[in-house]
Amino acid sequence: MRKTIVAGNWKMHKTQKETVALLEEISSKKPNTATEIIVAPTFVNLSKAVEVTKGKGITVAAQNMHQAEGGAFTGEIAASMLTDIGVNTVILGHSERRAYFHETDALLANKVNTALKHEMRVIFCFGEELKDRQQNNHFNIVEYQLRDGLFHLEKKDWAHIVLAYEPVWAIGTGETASPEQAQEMHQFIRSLVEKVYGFEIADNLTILYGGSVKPDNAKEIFSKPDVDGGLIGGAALKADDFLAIVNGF
Ligand SMILES: O=C(CO)COP(=O)(O)O
Repeated sequence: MRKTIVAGNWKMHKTQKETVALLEEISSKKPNTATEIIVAPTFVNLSKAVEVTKGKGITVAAQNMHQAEGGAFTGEIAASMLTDIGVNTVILGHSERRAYFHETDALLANKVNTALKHEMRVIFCFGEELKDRQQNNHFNIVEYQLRDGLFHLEKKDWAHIVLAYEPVWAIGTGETASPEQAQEMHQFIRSLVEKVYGFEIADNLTILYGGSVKPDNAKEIFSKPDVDGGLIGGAALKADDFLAIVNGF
């Protein structure tokens, strides 16, 4: 059975006080579920988040990290700094990082390598822009992103990879991919991985959907056979909404 995950990407939201309050509310209302719950607060609140969620069945992830082991990279965070405070999962390749911070597939391949070297789990994000879909180029774009970001990996590495398909046009726009569009792309993604790495790895791979997932559409999206959970932005900032999405399984 594939692992199901609902992850909240908090982006640049929540002070430390707000982080603690939200995590306490999520912990206290959290259902007993086989679905893994992940939260990704900002860097400055990660230590606190690890402390507050200890023993509560909530995984804390980082939203980004640098590819180098360390050095003169002002303002950046290394993998060893994350694992040192108990953060062993990292989101890489989010479309906001790609768009605003010019992260390329080649750079992301490096970041993935560094994360894996530190035995971290990677939630690797990718997805097409609106113009790609309008030009019917979305399958190609996704294929290139996966090929250039991940297909250099060895078979054993895939145990530490979670994919997150996030069509850029659906992020923060209120417009979500239809469950059929999500399923169509997720199936395509799984078939690509199968072609390169074989059935077992593809079949075991958790593929999340992200982009305007809300309590009222989560259930239908998650009901699709190749959608194994969600990466949630806006709706992850309120405990009740986030947990309603978790209950979508
Ligand atoms: O970017 C996202 C999660 O990483 C999705 O954001 P929204 O859920 O706000 O559309």
